[in-house]
Amino acid sequence: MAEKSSPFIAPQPIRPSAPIEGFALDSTNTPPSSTTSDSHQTFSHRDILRRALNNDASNITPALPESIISPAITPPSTPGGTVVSQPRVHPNETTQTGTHTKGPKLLEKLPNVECIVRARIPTTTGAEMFLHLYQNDSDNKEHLAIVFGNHIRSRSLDRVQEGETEMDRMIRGAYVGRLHPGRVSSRLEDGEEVPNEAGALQKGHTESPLVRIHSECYTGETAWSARCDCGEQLDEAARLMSMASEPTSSSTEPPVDGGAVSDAADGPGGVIIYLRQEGRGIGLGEKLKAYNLQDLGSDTVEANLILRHPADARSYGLATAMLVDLGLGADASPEGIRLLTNNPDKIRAVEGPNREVRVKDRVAMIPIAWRTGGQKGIRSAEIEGYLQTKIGKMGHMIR
Ligand SMILES: Nc1nc2c(ncn2[C@@H]2O[C@H](COP(=O)(O)OP(=O)(O)OP(=O)(O)O)[C@@H](O)[C@H]2O)c(=O)[nH]1
Repeated sequence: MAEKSSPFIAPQPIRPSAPIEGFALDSTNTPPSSTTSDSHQTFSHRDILRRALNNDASNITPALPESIISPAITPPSTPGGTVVSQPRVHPNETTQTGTHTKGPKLLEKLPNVECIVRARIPTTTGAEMFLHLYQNDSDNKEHLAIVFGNHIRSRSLDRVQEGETEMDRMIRGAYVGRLHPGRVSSRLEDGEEVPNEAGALQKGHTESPLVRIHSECYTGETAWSARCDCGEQLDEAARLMSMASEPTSSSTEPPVDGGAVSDAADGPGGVIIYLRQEGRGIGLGEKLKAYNLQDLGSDTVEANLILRHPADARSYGLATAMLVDLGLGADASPEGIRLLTNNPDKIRAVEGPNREVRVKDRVAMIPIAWRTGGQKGIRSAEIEGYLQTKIGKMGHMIR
């Protein structure tokens, strides 16, 4: 009778003929002789993980026996069409038994970004926002800025392009004020304000704008998943920012001719930088594999490591560059931003290599279920484990 193989052993381990870029197999960590393909020793999740976590910090590859994880389930790089290749595990990352900490990926230079188009989106809550779509020279993804408040403007979008017509400008969203049928100019109409040099309209706000750097999560934002709080965080950030872009009592100007309050009365507003780094940068397919590993007993960090990904494969240079483009960098907004996050890594990373952005305050994102004693918000066994892992292993400050 054929011997039953371990689910973790590839039937025919395939060894890459050439090392995969940024991901060398550790030849010093020779697998035990009993792990050859014709001697199928069973390894539990914990065995695999213990080996990964006990590995010396200077060796950036978790020391998994080669035959245990099939190359068939470990694509050579995290997805995204990255132009600049990055190692699978960041060199800053250190591993210790029981914990897995990492520093943010700090880039030496910010990528170049350009806002290609912007459009007004009335939302189901009644609030309005402007969706900005960006291109960049670091990957080929469509990263987004969701802008609450009329005064936050993109420099690259507003820049005049050679040969463009007024209609071209309006179609790509480089207009001031509101579009309406019959409008012929992208520029000022009667009663509208002049953008300042940074692109932002002068308002004299007393409070700093709210900013959230949000990583894409198809499962949590679209597919109703109760494994994480990503969808809830996105909704909550939008709610807070739409409040922050409403007229405030301190800045409200008297309505002109008894009409609507003018734009000048808007609050400081906010921006959600929506980065297409699904699954903390490993992509949806790999995240779904990680979910299966979690159902088999691993936590979120362990599952990533078993799949030979870093615990967190993200970087935030694009977010910094987009904030600078939106006039929220230290050059145009020296008072700084208020960052909605529980992740301490993000704070330093978003500030950029030369402190291009200043984070004035961190605003915590407490899960709604925790705030309401379970009356509202997401409730599941999975999310409790997910949040505990973020606090215990990733240093998140959920308070
Ligand atoms: N690899 C992996 N990614 C996950 C998992 N659950 C959620 N994610 C992804 O995690 C990202 C969100 O990261 P989080 O760690 O929840 O939060 P954060 O962005 O680091 O910190 P906050 O700013 O406090 O929200 C999204 O891209 C999700 O798709 C999981 O189990 N495994």
